[in-house]
Amino acid sequence: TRSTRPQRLLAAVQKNATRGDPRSVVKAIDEFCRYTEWAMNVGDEKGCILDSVVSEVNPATVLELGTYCGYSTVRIATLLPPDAKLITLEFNPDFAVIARQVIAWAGQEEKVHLVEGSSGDLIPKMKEQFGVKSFDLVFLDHWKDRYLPDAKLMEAGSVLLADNVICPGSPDYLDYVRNSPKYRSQYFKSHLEYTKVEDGLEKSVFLG
Ligand SMILES: Cc1ccc(Cc2cc(O)c(O)c(C(=O)NC/C=C/[C@H]3O[C@@H](n4cnc5c(N)ncnc54)[C@H](O)[C@@H]3O)c2)cc1
Ligand SMILES: [Mg+2]
Repeated sequence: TRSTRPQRLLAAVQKNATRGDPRSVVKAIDEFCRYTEWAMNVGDEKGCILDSVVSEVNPATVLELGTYCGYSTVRIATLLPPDAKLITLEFNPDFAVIARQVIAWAGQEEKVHLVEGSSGDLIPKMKEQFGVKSFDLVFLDHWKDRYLPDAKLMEAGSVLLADNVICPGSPDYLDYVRNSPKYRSQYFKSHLEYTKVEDGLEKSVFLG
């Protein structure tokens, strides 16, 4: 049977990237998505904004919602110090299989804990399962209608960075973080990965 897009993306990484070199993995995925087959990674343009927020927050613990193929997982992990932890949640087992291999090819397994399951089920269990009661940084890039309910599950002090707040968009989430006194929110205008369509990231600092 025909391969899947994530399988073709992984093949491009294994063919064009150097094992253990995370930047070459990021570059191989961006080239594959720009010139061969589009895929819903945060991409190179928004990826630079992600990098700058990660570097500014300098988190000891990061939670990513929606691993997909592990592109943003690798981007974030590469910027973390060796003792930092990135927990990434993915409920599609086929995507998780690919993401684990992309993360391994980039040599980032030590810092990354990919947990299979849905954010709605796993977030409440974070404390008892991983001993992490709050994360320094949360990257939201999963189904857009889950951003708001999951943000409400996590109101325990952290910086939220959400992808796609314009396209596909997450209007209820955006309205909430921009109007709630609990957050100071900031929009980073950019483009939908590998296109000229407007999109952006929303950074929301939880004020307690
Ligand atoms: C109209 C339109 C369509 C598509 C686009 C283009 C476009 C551009 C983008 O950057 C996008 O992020 C998206 C997008 O839809 N992303 C959804 C991403 C899901 C991944 O996360 C996984 N997942 C989804 N819910 C959960 C959950 N609760 N717990 C755990 N994992 C979850 C899934 O298993 C996938 O691995 C789309 C633009 C405009
Ligand atoms: Mg996205």
